Amino acid sequence: MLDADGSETSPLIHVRTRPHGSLSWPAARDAARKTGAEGGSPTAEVPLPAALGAVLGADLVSAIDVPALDTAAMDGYAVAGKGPWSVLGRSLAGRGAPVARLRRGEAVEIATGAVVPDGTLAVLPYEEAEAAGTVVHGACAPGRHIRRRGETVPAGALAARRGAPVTPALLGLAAGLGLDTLPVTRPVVRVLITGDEIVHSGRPRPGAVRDAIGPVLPGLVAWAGGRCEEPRALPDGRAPLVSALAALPGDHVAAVGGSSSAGPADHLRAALAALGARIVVDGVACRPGHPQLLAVLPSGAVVVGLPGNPGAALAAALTLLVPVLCGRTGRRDPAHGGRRARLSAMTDPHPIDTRLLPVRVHGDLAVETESHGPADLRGAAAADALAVLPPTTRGTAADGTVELVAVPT
Ligand SMILES: Nc1nc2c(c(=O)[nH]1)N[C@H]1C(S)=C(S)[C@@H](COP(=O)(O)OP(=O)(O)OC[C@H]3O[C@@H](n4cnc5c(N)ncnc54)[C@H](O)[C@@H]3O)O[C@H]1N2
Ligand code: MOO
Repeated sequence: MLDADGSETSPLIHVRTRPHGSLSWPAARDAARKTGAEGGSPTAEVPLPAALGAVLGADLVSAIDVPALDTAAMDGYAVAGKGPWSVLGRSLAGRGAPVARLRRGEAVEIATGAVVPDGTLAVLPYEEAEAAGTVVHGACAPGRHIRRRGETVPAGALAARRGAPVTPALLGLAAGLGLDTLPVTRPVVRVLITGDEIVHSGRPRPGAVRDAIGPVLPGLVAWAGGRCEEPRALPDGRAPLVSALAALPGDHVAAVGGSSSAGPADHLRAALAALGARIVVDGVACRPGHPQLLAVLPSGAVVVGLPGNPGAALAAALTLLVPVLCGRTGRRDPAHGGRRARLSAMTDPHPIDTRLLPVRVHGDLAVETESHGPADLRGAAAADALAVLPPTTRGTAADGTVELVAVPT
């Protein structure tokens, strides 16, 4: 049953489904990226292997020509003038050539990557050459199979942009440009897990709950180009949250697990108010995850409030935390790539909230995984995306597709 402003009511007691001034799900996601982009993320030069998974903190401009000189692109013969050619010797990559210059009718046997002698017309691959003793025959067009100086990357060229994820291929590119280090940024996430009932190892005794949010975050944050600190456990109460958040460096992001809602032990909003934080997102019209929030402390540090139910925390981390991190570094968002699929079965939309459904994607078909509510991670553990089902069917495209939020697998 819905009341005038769209909140659900029960016949016995009036319960607002959204306790806070919720933003729509797409607006919250966009606000998170924008908020992240307002703050900087420090850039440091780090050795290539250590840069993997971080984000390029500055444009990468090549200081050198690659290749540095004209080189052979095929194994065969570097030839000068018309054939037949007499072969003067062998030129291997990294070793000296038998001659610095070829004259017409001369050739050297050459390996891919070796510098071609001056005067080379073309490289004739073995498979197109006919060799008889020290004489070789064949036909080739001028310039064929020669990789010219700077052809791959000329000096001064933009090789990769700030914000590029540092992938294995980017490390190879950097090494090819003669670099031993890269300027990278990797925003730091301080994980604060609240709740007197939460334990961090072993089987929980009756009444206790094992932390299931802390273990989700390092992989999720690394996927977005950031780094998680070891989770810190906080007891319930406003004071522990106030002191933990007050100690947050201005370039850090805090992910707070729990305390996001309206219960007697939910102190995040009060702690943020005490610290003079600017609240950017105060609840999101989505299920699960509606109590999530986003705030900026006077220091510039960003705080993301993740609802205590672990399935809701994952949805919130994908909605707010990942976009904040990507905004900070200018990285493309790995969760929100705009991919779409058709849902394999009819699922009712929520009347006022966006539903985020764990799905497994097969081609253009998204099949819902079995999920048992916001506290359950089974559905998400079997999923590779969350299907975004907007309230009513307005966000479903004419072709019946819905947006997908990727989940790291
Ligand atoms: N009156 C209302 N009550 C609740 C609302 C609401 O709108 N009005 N929203 C519900 C929803 S939805 C969620 S989600 C939770 C959010 O709760 P909090 O973020 O305040 O978190 P807690 O109250 O501390 O815990 C809720 C639940 O989650 C368990 N939890 C907490 N942290 C963890 C963790 N790290 N790992 C595993 N499980 C955790 C906790 O034991 C509770 O069961 O509020 C609803 N209530
Ligand atoms: O929506 Mo709560 O955020 O469902 O568990």
